[in-house]
Amino acid sequence: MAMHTAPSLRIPSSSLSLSSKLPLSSPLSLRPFPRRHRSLVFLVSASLDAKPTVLVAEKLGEAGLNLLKDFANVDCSYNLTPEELRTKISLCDALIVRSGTKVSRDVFESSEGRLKVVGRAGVGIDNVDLAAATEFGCLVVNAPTANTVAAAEHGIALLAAMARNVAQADASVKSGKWQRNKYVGVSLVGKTLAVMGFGKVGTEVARRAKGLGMHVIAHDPYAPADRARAIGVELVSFDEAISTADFISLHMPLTPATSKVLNDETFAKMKKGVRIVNVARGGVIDEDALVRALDAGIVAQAALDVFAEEPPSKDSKLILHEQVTATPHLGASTKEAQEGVAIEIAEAVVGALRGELAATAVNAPMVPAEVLTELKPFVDLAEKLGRLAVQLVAGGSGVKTVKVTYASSRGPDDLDTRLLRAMITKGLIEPISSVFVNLVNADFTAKQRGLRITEERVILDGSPENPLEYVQVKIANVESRFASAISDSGEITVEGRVKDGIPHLTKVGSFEVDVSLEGSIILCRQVDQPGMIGKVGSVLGQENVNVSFMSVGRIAPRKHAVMAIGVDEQPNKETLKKIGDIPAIEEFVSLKL
Ligand SMILES: NC(=O)C1=CN([C@@H]2O[C@H](COP(=O)(O)OP(=O)(O)OC[C@H]3O[C@@H](n4cnc5c(N)ncnc54)[C@H](O)[C@@H]3O)[C@@H](O)[C@H]2O)C=CC1
Ligand SMILES: O=C(O)C(=O)COP(=O)(O)O
Repeated sequence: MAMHTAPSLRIPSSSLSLSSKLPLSSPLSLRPFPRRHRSLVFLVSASLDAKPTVLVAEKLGEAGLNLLKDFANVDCSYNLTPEELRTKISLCDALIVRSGTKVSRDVFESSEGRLKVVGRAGVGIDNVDLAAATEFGCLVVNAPTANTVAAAEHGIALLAAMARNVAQADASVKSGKWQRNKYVGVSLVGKTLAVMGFGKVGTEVARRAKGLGMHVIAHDPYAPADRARAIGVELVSFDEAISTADFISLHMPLTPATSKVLNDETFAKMKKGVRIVNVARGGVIDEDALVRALDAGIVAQAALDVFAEEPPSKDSKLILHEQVTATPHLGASTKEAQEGVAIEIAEAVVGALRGELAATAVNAPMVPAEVLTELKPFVDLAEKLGRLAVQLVAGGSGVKTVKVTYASSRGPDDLDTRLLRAMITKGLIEPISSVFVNLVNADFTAKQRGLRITEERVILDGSPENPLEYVQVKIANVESRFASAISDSGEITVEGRVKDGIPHLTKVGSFEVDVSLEGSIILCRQVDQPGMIGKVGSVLGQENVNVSFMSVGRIAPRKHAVMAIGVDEQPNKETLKKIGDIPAIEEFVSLKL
């Protein structure tokens, strides 16, 4: 059945959007993943052979631990040395950490492919090497919401404590002194607070600071101005924020762009006597420059919860500075936040181990559950078309350029193809390599192998009930083991549809066929004449190969035809030879799905 493709509007989709975000600078050390872990369907293994093992490397709330224990063997081993972590990790399917554990490349290498999920029980994932996780196909999830209020409250606590010298005065009283004149503070009301990073924590700090009567401005190049306006906060430039503020509170993530954003140059632009709060990450401040700014009186005081190195060295000039109030990374440390974070991360890790797509995935697209359910048969179709297409390649310039066409009655914004692209990539790469491909590392792996996948949409008339009518995969600049698979445009072409929930192959080259994509497939080109189905069928029958499906596609009667035969098991060499010996058979190929 030929599809009506009017209006034949072709819309290139934003292909390979994931891979473009991934740093590719480091030398690659992809390791073959052991076979036993290849049952991965979506993100991680959908069917783990035995109970998975979760290593909890930092203290986690009881409720979260109980959730994990219902599903997995839980190994709570705190304060591991990097070497102990590397040793343990090869026995673990998931790892849960907070900010105190460095999950670096060597952790992924040492896991030898077993580690499928890293759960960060908190927000900041700067302690996890995301690029390495992605290369190794390991999903990283975090718990982005449960500690927001705790961090904001700690920011406000530090702000007020700093302004009124609470920590210093407390130490003084405890040492037997009564220095009322020394610890005269400054008021918050009417002062300007610059919130740097107007995300979840920054917004909550801003709300609370307004309640204290402060004038709040914010700098965040990515935050929507209307969200700021809604709570009476003006978004301003970086320079305006730091040069007009009496207090600066930092709430951005540590990224290459935010690393040491407060430095000698930027301190010099601040109002003399400014006060700084940091509950974000120590690395956003050049700590040596802060000491200089404190000594010069540019910065009157600083209240810090986070440090470039944690714990900081005991003789750190910054910590020992009289005008500095320090806490040991306590922002998220309330009972309530820790219970919340533990539940949030346990649910995310268990879901990911079950093969579900995580809502808090950091290094994979987040695909809502309902979209996933709808796309499931198309995901199978996509992988099988990829597998089939690559097995048809005989030589040429290698599998480098692949064009995927999705035909759908839905609008381009109503169809998320990232999952399909990942599975086509999996199908294309796995049969020809020892690399394990999943949704996390598909785009990365494609890019690393120089495989360029371009995507196109064909918008069809008709009901948008079905997400997709057909998917077509074309491999350019290659020769084929089955010449009939080369379409008129010169590419290996396979096309498939989902029928009654089952993926079918519906086109090979220019020939229309119809065979369900299960088990193995034999493709034969023959002179179109009566009795061919019977001849091939009886060879297979004699050799005890069960035929599940058969279909013949021809260009014109009595010319050439392509027969697609679905078989439950792959025929042996002798059987295939007997098929090849049938006089009217011109070429044939046996493909494993
Ligand atoms: N001390 C602690 O225990 C805790 C620390 N944190 C830290 O607080 C920070 C913020 O956390 P959330 O608000 O949950 O994250 P978020 O992702 O909701 O907010 C971060 C905001 O920073 C903005 N941003 C990114 N680059 C920026 C730049 N160059 N300049 C200005 N703004 C920029 C983003 O647009 C975003 O709005 C993170 O670093 C997190 O790790 C969070 C919880 C507890
Ligand atoms: O969530 C964050 O980003 C935090 O910094 C909290 O860190 P923690 O889990 O307390 O080690």
